[in-house]
Amino acid sequence: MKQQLLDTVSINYDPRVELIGAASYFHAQGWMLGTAGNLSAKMPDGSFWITGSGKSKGKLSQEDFVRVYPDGSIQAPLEESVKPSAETSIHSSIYELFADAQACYHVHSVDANLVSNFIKGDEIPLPPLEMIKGLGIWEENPNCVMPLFDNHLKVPQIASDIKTRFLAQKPQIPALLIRNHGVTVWANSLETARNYIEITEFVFRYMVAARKAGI
Ligand SMILES: CSCCC(=O)C(=O)COP(=O)(O)O
Ligand SMILES: [Zn+2]
Repeated sequence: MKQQLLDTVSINYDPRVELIGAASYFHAQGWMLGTAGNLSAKMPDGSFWITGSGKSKGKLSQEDFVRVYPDGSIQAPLEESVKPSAETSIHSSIYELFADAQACYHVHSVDANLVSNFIKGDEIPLPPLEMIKGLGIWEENPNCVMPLFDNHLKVPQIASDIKTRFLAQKPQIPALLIRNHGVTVWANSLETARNYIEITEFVFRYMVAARKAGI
């Protein structure tokens, strides 16, 4: 009986309403303006729902999502013309790399773009703020870095760079930054992914303000 109930819940699970809420909130913060960014959430069968490409992220509806299956096949609920996000390969790579990931969120902010130019290398040292605990690093004065990747017109190249680097060494934190583009986070729940976006954006805002203040 209990198992039946669990099966029913899992069959009826649909993360799209929560994804719409998150996108609308990120849009209001100025992190998903226009068509920028993409959000996805994994389903019990290993497929994931992801925002359709080119959709206005401040006014999504359930028909603006596409379901992507592990074999690469896709299903758009109503409109055949809805295509999965152009950055789907990044989400697929994240789900392949991190078995526990249930959600992957990507947004564009002014601060993230500024911070991505603070350093020429492939990782950004993060300031030892209390907020870093929110990314799972429970250390005093944490010596934490965020992986930084070059942006490419061909998104599968970014996805391949992420896979190559993270297969060699897993990142300290569940977040990465693409230069002149934006941050991507992943988490074991949609709520946690939303928190990670808020925390990383707080850290970027702090870093921009600190540089301006000469700290
Ligand atoms: C103005 S957004 C440019 C493409 C991008 O970086 C993005 O995050 C949105 O692409 P999508 O295909 O997911 O709409
Ligand atoms: Zn993007």
